[in-house]
Amino acid sequence: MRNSEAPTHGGMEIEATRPSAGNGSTITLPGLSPLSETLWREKANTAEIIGDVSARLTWKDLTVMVTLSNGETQNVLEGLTGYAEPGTFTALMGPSGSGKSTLLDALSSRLAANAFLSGTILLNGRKAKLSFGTAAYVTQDDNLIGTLTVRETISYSARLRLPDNMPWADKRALVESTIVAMGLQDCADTVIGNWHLRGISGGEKRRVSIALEILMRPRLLFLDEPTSGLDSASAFFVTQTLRALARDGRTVIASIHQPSSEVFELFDQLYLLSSGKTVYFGQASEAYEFFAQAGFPCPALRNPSDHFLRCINSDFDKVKATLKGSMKLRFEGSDDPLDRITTAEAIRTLIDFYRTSQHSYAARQKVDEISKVKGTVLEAGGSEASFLMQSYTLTKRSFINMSRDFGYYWLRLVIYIVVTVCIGTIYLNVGTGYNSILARGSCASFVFGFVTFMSIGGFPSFVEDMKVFQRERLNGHYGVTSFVISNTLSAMPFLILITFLSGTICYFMVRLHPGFWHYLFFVLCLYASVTVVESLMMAIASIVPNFLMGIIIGAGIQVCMSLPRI
Ligand SMILES: Nc1ncnc2c1ncn2[C@@H]1O[C@H](COP(=O)(O)OP(=O)(O)OP(=O)(O)O)[C@@H](O)[C@H]1O
Repeated sequence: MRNSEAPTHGGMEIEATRPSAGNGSTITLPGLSPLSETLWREKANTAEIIGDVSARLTWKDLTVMVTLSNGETQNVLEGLTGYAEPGTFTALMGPSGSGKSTLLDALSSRLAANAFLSGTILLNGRKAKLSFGTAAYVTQDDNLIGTLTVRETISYSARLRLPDNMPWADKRALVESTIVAMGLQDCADTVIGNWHLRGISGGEKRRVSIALEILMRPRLLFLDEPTSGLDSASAFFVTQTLRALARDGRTVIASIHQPSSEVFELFDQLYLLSSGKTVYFGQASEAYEFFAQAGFPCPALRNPSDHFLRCINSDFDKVKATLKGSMKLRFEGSDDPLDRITTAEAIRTLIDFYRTSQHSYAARQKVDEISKVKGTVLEAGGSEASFLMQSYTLTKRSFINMSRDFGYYWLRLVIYIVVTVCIGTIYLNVGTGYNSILARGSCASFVFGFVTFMSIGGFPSFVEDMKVFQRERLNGHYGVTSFVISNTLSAMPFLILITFLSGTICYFMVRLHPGFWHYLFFVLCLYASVTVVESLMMAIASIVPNFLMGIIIGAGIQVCMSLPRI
């Protein structure tokens, strides 16, 4: 029996019932794939039924207020109430700026620092933080490592998160099935692409981002515009896959822009938003009738979702006014009620109609009913791999990325060699006597200063890495420690190569001082200085916004340049 079907007794809170497995064997729910069962059971660390780790999400009177830069406050969401149950696909729809992403951010505990939330969000009847792996979230931006192929991207993700003891053949089978599920077979061996590598298309990137999150079959999945940038066939395919995931006992909530009528038919629940207020929440199939009852029937031959969005997008008022003013639009008598009233009036009517409708009443009742059932909340992150496996996989992935990204170290290596050859030429054979001591000193400072501050060269690539880290960290793929360890280890060979090569060139051209130990000391100091500055810069970059970083580095360079003159 599913938890949601557990009977409620009066106003009392009840624990979700867990049917006993009798002799200790596992009871599984129909419809769950074997993989979901395995992963979920491992997460729950229990041999009991899988159903009690499925996700029932409710939100009640949810309001989000943001503080704007001028100190004023603005309500982005106002008093939203709704729910999402396992096995269902809930679509959030509304015009641009209506608050779809904010609702997803609020539900997944990822609101910006200037946003304040009030209301109640419950997962399985309990308050829970849904970031860091409790729920998976596919954001609007595709933050991927451009130098890896699609297959490599998904494979590394699998190694980072699947249990160490799962055979590699099984992991590979899961990777391949996810590639097929997202229709990525044709581009599986193509690189994602970055500033210097032409890679897969925007729509394919979108599908890779989704593939990375559905890989672990999360019990609760949020997607912000999963179909944006996709053609109608791909959008239908992706929505169909998400619906199939939902049917496997998962809870799927996605914001969708302008779905085609075929895509719309795949939605179970529809949440329509306009200016942060609920216009409709209920069965997607009943929205058509709701609009008709509210006085806005969908005209024949019009896509229902286009009609709903047409009714609740106040931008149409501005468009109409502009077109009327320029005489490009003449309004003749028509049956469409939207030609007689403004969209702002239509929105007000619909919001008021919904507030007093049976749909709103039923939603509130259902939220109260679900909230009373206390189920399991799994606080554990999204990864089941060990710390060692995560660090090893990240180091390997990072090393491959650095070696393939021309901008990370190779470009710097070329510049270092050119510059050290130039410096070497200026100070060529400067001698080892007392009279050349100043020249040798300034040559060494020149090389140290230049090579150290050229660490900034790898900064753009590092910023891209940070975006990937941010996404993976928030989805619980791994922790900060494994990221730091892997970045340090993977950068080491490159730093050794570039500092030893440029140091050696300079040392032997200038003939700074004879002797192996002196040479070793010189290049090791160069290596240490570059490593320290690079690590510091990366650490600062992780916590300080980019513009501040620019100021700090700019000021640092200025000070260093003026040092010889002081
Ligand atoms: N942290 C914030 N600070 C200031 N304004 C915000 C913040 N978060 C959201 N907003 C504002 O709230 C409104 C809703 O934004 P949101 O991104 O949720 O809309 P959306 O429906 O997802 O739009 P789109 O479909 O274009 O992505 C926008 O006007 C946005 O500028």
